[in-house]
Amino acid sequence: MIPRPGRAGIIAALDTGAVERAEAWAAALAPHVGCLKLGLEFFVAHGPAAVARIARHAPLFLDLKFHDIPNTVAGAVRSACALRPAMLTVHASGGAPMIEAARRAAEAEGGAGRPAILAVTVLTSTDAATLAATGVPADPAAQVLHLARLALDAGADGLVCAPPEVAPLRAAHGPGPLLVVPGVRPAGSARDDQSRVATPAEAAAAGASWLVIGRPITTAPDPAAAAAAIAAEIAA
Ligand SMILES: O=C(O)c1cc(=O)[nH]c(=O)n1[C@@H]1O[C@H](COP(=O)(O)O)[C@@H](O)[C@H]1O
Repeated sequence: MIPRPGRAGIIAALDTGAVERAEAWAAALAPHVGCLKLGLEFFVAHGPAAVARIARHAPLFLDLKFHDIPNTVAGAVRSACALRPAMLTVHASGGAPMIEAARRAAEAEGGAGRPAILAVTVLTSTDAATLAATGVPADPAAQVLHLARLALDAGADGLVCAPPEVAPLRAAHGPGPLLVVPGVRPAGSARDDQSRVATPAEAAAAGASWLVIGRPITTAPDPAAAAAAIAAEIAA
């Protein structure tokens, strides 16, 4: 399971369908970040063997956002444990039985080195209007707090949330849960499709355990320099 840094660590999101590009990013970024994240685009294109190749460079966050009946999610977690990821994601909206099944499968299959089960609360791309249109009569912050309580009570090791929810979650749950936080944008950088955002320094100061950062690093002219600059910002 991923070590908890004394202050916020950086997870570089390697969002590409190209193995060579992912490998080049992994080699360049590994000295500057604590973890590398591979998600749906890479996994669907290249599968577990290619994930294992990239994971040689640094601890792996395998972000497949499992959301299915408990039995199916348990099987997916068992299969994922073969890659020895440090972290896995499930959707909190899958409910407590699904999260409990994921935690049990990780413990049974992963043993002492099991992956941390992270529950995705409300996607950082989701604004209030988008959430309301799905039929959830709450603002994103309230729904994040609701799903956080459900997920942690069901055995999740941590949560994926947006920067504005970090301080309220720390106030509600203390320093224990891993808070893994995308929607991080250095000052002046484009939001892209993220809707609930903050700078690296703001997210770290609020109490994030890990900052998940993709395009601000991977689309930079020099991704390693971009990662180093963010690392310096949160270390200050
Ligand atoms: O689980 C995630 O990592 C995740 C959850 C979430 O709510 N929002 C979110 O952006 N992510 C991921 O975090 C990364 C953010 O990438 P950038 O927007 O390029 O920094 C992507 O790989 C997303 O899949």
